[in-house]
Amino acid sequence: MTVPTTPAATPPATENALSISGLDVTLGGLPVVRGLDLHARPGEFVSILGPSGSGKSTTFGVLTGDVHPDAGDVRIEGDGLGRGSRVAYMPQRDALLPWRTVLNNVTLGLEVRGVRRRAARQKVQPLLEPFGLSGFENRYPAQLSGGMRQRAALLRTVAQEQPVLLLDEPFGALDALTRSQMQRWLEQMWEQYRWTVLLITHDVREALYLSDRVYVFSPRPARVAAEVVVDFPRPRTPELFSDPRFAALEAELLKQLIG
Ligand SMILES: Nc1ncnc2c1ncn2[C@@H]1O[C@H](COP(=O)(O)OP(=O)(O)OP(=O)(O)O)[C@@H](O)[C@H]1O
Repeated sequence: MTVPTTPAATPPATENALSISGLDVTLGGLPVVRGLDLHARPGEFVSILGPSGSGKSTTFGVLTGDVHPDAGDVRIEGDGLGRGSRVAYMPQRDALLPWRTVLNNVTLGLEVRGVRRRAARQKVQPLLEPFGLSGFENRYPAQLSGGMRQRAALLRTVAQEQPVLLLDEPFGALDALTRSQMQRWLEQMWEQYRWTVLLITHDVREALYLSDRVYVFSPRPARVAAEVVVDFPRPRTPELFSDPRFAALEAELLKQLIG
């Protein structure tokens, strides 16, 4: 299907790891996305906050190639044709296969992309330790804690070495304590690897803690209602939560979200 091209409203695509311009999506006769523009620069951590049902997962679906837009231009690292194959996607549920060991789960994304299992294992091996999975390679998902499952799912995603990581509510199903531990861990990992990340979250604190920029989506049909630059120094620690500037930004974003 040919997607009509509209002029970029964001900085030129060559400066971005990912850009979406003028995106329109209709599903079942329902306008779900209208005139959406967003971008992420290489190594930037960008979050999308939005009300439930506003069209966030649909937008990810366009990036993964699962949803066909009516109009718009989607570019990943300047490659207009690369939609779907140039992003690594971690869905809301970890989607680990229960009958495969941790190691065989984390190599799965590479295997699906045509990498032989032995080569895939060699690639993920050095990442098991930093992802806190060393010693658990031969366990099955049901034998892992919720946090470990999410780390395994994230490792499967990053091991694909795609220019952009799409994370759809990766910690949404975790208890509050594990969730905050995972947020801290992800911030530290991002500091180390500087992936380009597009994260969907409902959690304003999570978005502010992790991101360089936050897009707030309007209620459906999705468009950008606000864009907030988050310039707190890194590395970030939970002390940031008591910074009055953090509290002010949190209040501003909540106001944008719930009106
Ligand atoms: N295949 C479909 N046919 C018709 N409507 C759909 C389809 N898929 C999604 N929708 C509708 O599109 C809207 C946006 O859905 P989407 O899943 O993108 O929202 P979301 O912002 O990711 O929501 P949540 O935060 O709850 O996950 C919803 O109203 C949903 O009911």
